[in-house]
Amino acid sequence: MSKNPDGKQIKVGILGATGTVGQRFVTLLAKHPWFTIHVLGASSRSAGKPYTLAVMWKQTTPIPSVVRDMIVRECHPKHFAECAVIFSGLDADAAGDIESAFRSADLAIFSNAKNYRRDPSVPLIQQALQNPPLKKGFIVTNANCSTTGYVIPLRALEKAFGPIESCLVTTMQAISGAGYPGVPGLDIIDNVVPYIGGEEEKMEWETLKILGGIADGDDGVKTFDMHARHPLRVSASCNRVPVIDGHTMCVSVRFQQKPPPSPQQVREALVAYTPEAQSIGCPSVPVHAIFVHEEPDRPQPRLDRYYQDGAGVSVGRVRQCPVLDIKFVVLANNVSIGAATSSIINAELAVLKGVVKVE
Ligand SMILES: NC(=O)C1=CN([C@@H]2O[C@H](COP(=O)(O)OP(=O)(O)OC[C@H]3O[C@@H](n4cnc5c(N)ncnc54)[C@H](OP(=O)(O)O)[C@@H]3O)[C@@H](O)[C@H]2O)C=CC1
Ligand SMILES: N[C@@H](CC(=O)OP(=O)(O)O)C(=O)O
Repeated sequence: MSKNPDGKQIKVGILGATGTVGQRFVTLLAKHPWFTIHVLGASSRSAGKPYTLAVMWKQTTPIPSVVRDMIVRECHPKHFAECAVIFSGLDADAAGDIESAFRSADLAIFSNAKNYRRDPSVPLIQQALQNPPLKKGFIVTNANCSTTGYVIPLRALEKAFGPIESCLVTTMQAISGAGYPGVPGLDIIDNVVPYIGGEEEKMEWETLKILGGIADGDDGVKTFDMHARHPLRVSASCNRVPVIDGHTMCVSVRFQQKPPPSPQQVREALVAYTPEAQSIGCPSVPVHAIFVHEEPDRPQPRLDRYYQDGAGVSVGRVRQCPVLDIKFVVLANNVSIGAATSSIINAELAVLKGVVKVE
């Protein structure tokens, strides 16, 4: 078992613990080396019930014994006061007010909900690395699950070859992305739905906020700038497909560097990529963040969505693009690296950087 900097177990709470992302949090945190699940929160429909009765458990492993009899609480800060870290898998309709109340109560929230992603005081995924000037109560958000999945290889490519100038991305997104019960069977079986409300816009601006970095404000306070000075322009097309878990994305990129890297150089850069969070010792970051397939028909969601327990991403079909420079296919587990795992990595970073104080 790895030790956090203080060698103590860290009490954590989960908001939205009964949902699709909440269940993944429960599964991952029940076996986490530093974090101990202390409180579970959900809506008034679930509050007051033991977790086993409140949840419609949809994971392939049993409900962990540590939470089975835990009584689910209302999402009120008073129930979470002893938690050093609070993870949120709240429905976006509820997350705005609840997460704001938790932040005001000086609690540290690591959220999957979209509500605060545009807030310049809120970092998105790896921006949490960069010594954010966070107050005691703060929110760190994940990006959208599709954004996170394809930003990982984009980040690896920028690290190796400098800025990417243009990117076209077409997604084939799993049904679980819409939560439970999600898209009705009659709409999705034998079908593809070429529209997911708000998704394309999120992919287009979140990518810039993540890769664009941190801006210096007039008053010297650093902000996480969604209009960051990054040359990249993204065009996203998002589709829902009859897959349970795992978002597949076809990506084409143009580099600023001329001549651009060859497909073989791109493959090597993706394989060699070590995320910063891994080098500083976050236990949930996989040893190999990106797996590059050589077979022409991979990655596939059914075969590859559990690569590194869902924390890694799979890339395949790296080849020349006759319109931009290089194209490839990415597969990311939307519920793991696209949601719960990313939040957990953000919280691990915050602990290692001393942003979260362990009492
Ligand atoms: N599914 C995915 O792949 C991804 C989801 N996200 C985001 O993560 C969040 C959770 O998504 P997901 O798990 O799919 O959603 P679900 O619908 O499966 O779960 C929603 C959770 O929110 C709780 N909740 C709903 N209303 C309230 C309320 N008024 N007060 C307190 N709790 C409430 C529910 O509790 P109860 O059971 O009691 O109703 C449940 O625990 C969303 O914001 C989503 O956009 C982000 C990335 C990927
Ligand atoms: N909309 C995503 C999941 C999601 O909830 O995204 P966001 O947190 O950006 O609203 C999907 O359907 O797969």
